[in-house]
Parts: sequence; C-alpha cells; structure tokens
Amino acid sequence: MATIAVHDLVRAYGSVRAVDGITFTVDEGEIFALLGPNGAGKTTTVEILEGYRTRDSGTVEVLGYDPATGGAAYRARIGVVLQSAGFEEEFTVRELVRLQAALYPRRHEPDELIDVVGLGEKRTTRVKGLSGGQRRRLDLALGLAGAPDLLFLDEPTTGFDPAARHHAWDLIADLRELGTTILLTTHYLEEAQRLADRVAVLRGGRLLTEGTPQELRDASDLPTVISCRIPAVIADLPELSARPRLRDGRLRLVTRAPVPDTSRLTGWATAHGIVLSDFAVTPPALEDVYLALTEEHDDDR
Ligand SMILES: Nc1ncnc2c1ncn2[C@@H]1O[C@H](COP(=O)(O)OP(=O)(O)OP(=O)(O)O)[C@@H](O)[C@H]1O
Repeated sequence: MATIAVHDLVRAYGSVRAVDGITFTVDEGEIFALLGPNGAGKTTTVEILEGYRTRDSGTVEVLGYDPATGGAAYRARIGVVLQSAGFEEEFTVRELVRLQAALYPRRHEPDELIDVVGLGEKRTTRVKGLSGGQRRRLDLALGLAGAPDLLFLDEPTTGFDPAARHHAWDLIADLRELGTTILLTTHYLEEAQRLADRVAVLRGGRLLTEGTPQELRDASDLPTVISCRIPAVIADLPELSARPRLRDGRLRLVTRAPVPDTSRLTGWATAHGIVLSDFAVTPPALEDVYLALTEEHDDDR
C-alpha cells in the first residue's frame, strides 16, 4: 500500500488554481521530491497532505488516513519541518526538543536526537543564540521528535553552509535507511538528485513529469558534454557526431552519441600519442532536465 496516494487533487484561491488536478503516489520508505518554480503549488499540496489546508476536490490518503479528518491520531504519525518555524527564543535547545517530544506517544530520546542533528554542543544554548543554520537543524530535530513514519521536509537546507548541507544530506539518507518515508520540497536540484528516489515537477498547479532522476534524464533527450585539454598543435581530429569547439587549449563536444565519440577521440589520441588530460564525459544533470522542462512550458504561455 502506498504511504501517500493523491488523486486528481484540486485547490483554488479565487480564480487561481494553485493545484489543478495532481495525481501521484509515494511508496513506503521512499524519498519523494516535489520540485517546481515559485508559485507552482508545492506548499499548497504539502499543506493539504499535512492536514493544514483544505482541498476543493480529489482524494488524498496518507498512512491510511484522510488528512482532512485524521485529527490527532494522524498528526502523531507525521513529522513536519517547515521553512521558518517561529521559536520561543528564551528556551534552550534541549528544553524545546523535550517539550516537542512530550507531545507524542512514540518519541526519540531528546538528547540522542540533538546529537543526531549535530547540535550536541548547543544543547544548553538558548534559541536566540543559534545561527540560522543551527536553527534549521533544530527544526529538523523538532520534526523528528515524535519518531514519525512520514516526514515532510520543506526546503530543509536553505541557508546552510556547504558542510552543513552535506551533513544534512547524510542525515536525511540515514532516515531513509531507518524506513522513514520523506516528502521533500526543494529548489536545490543537486539536493533532489542526491536524495530523492523519485521526483515530480510541478508548474502552474499541474504535474509536468514524475519519475526517478535517471528516468527523467533518459526521457529528456538532452546532450552529453565531452571535454578535455588538447595540445595547441593537433593532427586532424577524427570524425565525430558533432562539431567540437576548440578554445583556450580545450575541446568541448556537445553530443548525443557520447559512447562512439569517446571511443573515436581516445582511439585517435592513442594512435597519435596525444595525451587528453582532464578528460570528462558529463551527462545532463537533473538541473538541466528541470530547466529544459520548465522553460519549455514558459514558451507555451
Ligand atoms: N492563501 C493564499 N491565498 C491566495 N493565493 C494563494 C494562497 N496560497 C498560495 N496562493 C497562490 O497559489 C499558487 C501556488 O502557491 P504555493 O505557495 O503552493 O506555491 P509553491 O510552489 O510552494 O511556491 P514557492 O516555491 O514560492 O514556495 C500561487 O499562485 C500563490 O500565489
């Protein structure tokens, strides 16, 4: 049974159809990322799933509950990490995590949780003494306090420095290992590519596409880029599937036939005793696919 099943979900604000007939499922233990430009309908969708917003039509089932009527029993099973939770500034980290955990029948040990999110040294610090990134870690600890089966993570690493972001990614990946299902919204495509088992791209309240990052890349038909350093004086290049660009001692080839082109280039270099240093074959990233998809639909308007 799917942990989340959404069918033909609609929610309008006046004449704006913020969510305009969305259907998707999330399986148990999956990390599912909702992507899309500002105003795409991500927050509206997530808040309906959390039970904080009503829907106009469509069906929604989460952990076997309808979030609109699931009440306290439903909320005890989910964890929510919002973009900007307001904190009580005078409380310490430990006090807040303990208070939050006390709300749930099932809970993590607060001090362990504080260590897990990397706030061990800030245990007795008041919230007003935390940096922005440390507050986000506290958000995460609070979302996890009730040992949820399903965690909603809204832009979890916005404002993190690179080291903190990598730490958070490790932590989120660990949660998956423990079997927690995660619905993630993010504007960082690298984050989605690393963490998500499947992603959905929304735009204007509609679902443009959905699948694993690999499936989306395969379906995109975007080219691969081959690049390397190349000596200034070169013998005639082999026949390639496209015309390479040669500039500043580098070759750059945008190709839809990366394997034969790589083979021809390396075979040619070996035959001529040429060293192709810094050789890289770069397939399209999820970010390229996302930009191509959302820009294509910009043109449609
Ligand atoms: N309470 C509201 N009243 C009126 N319109 C709203 C309300 N909340 C959202 N909207 C509109 O619904 C659309 C979808 O908004 P939503 O916040 O769900 O998008 P989002 O994908 O989460 O965007 P972002 O990436 O900026 O957070 C937007 O056009 C927004 O202006």
